[in-house]
Amino acid sequence: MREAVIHVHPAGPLLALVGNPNCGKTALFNRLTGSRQKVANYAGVTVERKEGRLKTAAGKLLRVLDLPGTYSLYPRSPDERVTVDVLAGRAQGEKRPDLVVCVLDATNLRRNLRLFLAVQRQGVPCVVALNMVDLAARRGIQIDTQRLSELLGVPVVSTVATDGEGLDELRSLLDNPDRWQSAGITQPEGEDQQRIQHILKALGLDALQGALPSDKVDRVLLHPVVGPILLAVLLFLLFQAVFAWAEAPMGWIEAGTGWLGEQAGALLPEGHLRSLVVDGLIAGVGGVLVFLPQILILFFFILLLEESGYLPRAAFLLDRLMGSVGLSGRSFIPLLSSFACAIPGIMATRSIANPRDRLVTILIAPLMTCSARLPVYALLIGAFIPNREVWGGFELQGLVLFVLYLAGIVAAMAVAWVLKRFTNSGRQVRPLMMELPSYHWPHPRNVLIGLLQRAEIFIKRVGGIILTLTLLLWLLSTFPGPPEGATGPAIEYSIAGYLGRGLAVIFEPIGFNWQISLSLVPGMAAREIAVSALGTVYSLAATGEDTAQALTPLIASTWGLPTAFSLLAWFVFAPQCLSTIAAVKRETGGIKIPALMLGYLFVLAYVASYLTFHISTWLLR
Ligand SMILES: Nc1nc2c(ncn2[C@@H]2O[C@H](COP(=O)(O)OP(=O)(O)OP(=O)(O)O)[C@@H](O)[C@H]2O)c(=O)[nH]1
Ligand SMILES: [Mg+2]
Repeated sequence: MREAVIHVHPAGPLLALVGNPNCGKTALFNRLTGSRQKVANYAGVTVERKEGRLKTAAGKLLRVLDLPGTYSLYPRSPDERVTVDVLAGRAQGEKRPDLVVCVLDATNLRRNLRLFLAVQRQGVPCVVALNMVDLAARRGIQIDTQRLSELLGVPVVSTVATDGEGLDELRSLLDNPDRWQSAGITQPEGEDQQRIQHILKALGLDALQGALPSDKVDRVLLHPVVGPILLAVLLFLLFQAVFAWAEAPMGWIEAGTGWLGEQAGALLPEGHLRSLVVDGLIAGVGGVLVFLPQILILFFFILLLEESGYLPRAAFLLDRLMGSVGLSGRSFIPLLSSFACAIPGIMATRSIANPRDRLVTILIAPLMTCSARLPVYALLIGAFIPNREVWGGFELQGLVLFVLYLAGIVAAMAVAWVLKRFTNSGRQVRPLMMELPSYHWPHPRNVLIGLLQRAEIFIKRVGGIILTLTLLLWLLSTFPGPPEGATGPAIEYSIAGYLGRGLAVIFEPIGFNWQISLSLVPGMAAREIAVSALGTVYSLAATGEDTAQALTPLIASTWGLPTAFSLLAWFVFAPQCLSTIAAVKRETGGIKIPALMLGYLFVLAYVASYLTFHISTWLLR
């Protein structure tokens, strides 16, 4: 694994946030530096160091590092190693921090203090941010910060990172180095247990806590029979919502782009400029933009799952199932993140301690249905699957989408099972040790920010790479112009036309025509581009007045059902994403694993599409 590049500032004080996983370091970091790093209610959200800048009360500038959470200074996984290396001053391109803000979760002082004592022994000046005091108070835990500060020998500030409480005090503390310069009271490692007991006793916190509200909820959600059923229902409803709720807003966007196309068509004189705007920009790029509502609905659900604290529970429920294919519940969160995008999913594998499990998880992550596949699926479903209800109220379209997601998951599990046979030597079965955070009501503000960020990412993609490649495709599809006396549409004589027909030789056996084959090429950069490429190609290929027609009815009338099914199968498996391959190369530090991934996914995609095409052709005879 290569380290992320960090700029070296030999001058200027460096502050590091250190603490157990899920104690609120990133929430604090975001507040202190004005950043928007990802915060969520499970352990292992932050997997690499992130840098920001902070202004103290007196206006001094400090560099701040947000670090992955760790339970001890004996790292077990790549993400924990990052934190331990920074603390020891071993991190590449980074000096040893001048000050550590040790973030302690006030609801779990006993465990959090272990790490604090270990950090203190490192001899770096240290202050304590006693975070989540709001949650602690709700559970009847009152901590005397003054007393805690005396017991630990370092300043203690109580904070609520989510609403900014205590941050002013923390900032002004940073202006008074004399208050934290001494390293505090340290003692040999073996005596931590007794010292923690002593501290808790002095604070009146040594009594065992009773059952928490979360435990009551878990009695249902983690029930061996009810739990998995609820999980399945939850995921099923998610896909229903993606279609049912998105219908209206998608209609508005479609109407908007359609209107725009008509206006532009009427205003601009016949010629290349009109074709560029109408066929390239509006038919191509507008065709992808229409899927924004569906993407946001999907992320709305993912954000709720992340923020509520349900995710590690789902990992726990699926541990047995994952065990049967040679993985553990540990792999669940990276795989679930891959539903958004395989790249953060692959990064999240850094929290997996076992190298063999980590590698297998990386190899199967691209089979999880990322959000870039959603436009492709939705386009084909919209065109070929009737919008009707089945079995009392379920929408058929949502059901098909659910099946497609399921196909990716089943394939991933099958691949993991096959890999188990080859990599068994590296496999150690350990019980799943995973922290179950207490449930939170998702903060509406956090969910809103998360959704806005997603919308921004998507729109930037549409305005950036999707726009660029669509325009490039328009160029290739327009030039050279048709020869004198040509009868077919101009695109058939263009570079793209020749390219498409050349590629069609490879893809004909799986039922793709030349337009589809062509759209797969720019689709390598980002899957959604396949949709905009089809929009542009079909729009250019249309002759006469029907150019402004939407893509959905167009492909519905020109492709057979087997072709549509085959293309769906292709997108379930094919490695249509160069950035994922690049991320795998970065994480595994070589080209062997990315090459293996590229190869096996292409073979799988081709075989699956071939079978789908021929079986459905035979069935629909
Ligand atoms: N109620 C309450 N929730 C908090 C507080 N601080 C953080 N949270 C929530 O706790 C969860 C974890 O916060 P993060 O900032 O992601 O935790 P982290 O320490 O960075 O976690 P890792 O990156 O996994 O090590 C999130 O759901 C936050 O919204 C707090 O003071 N009070
Ligand atoms: Mg974090």
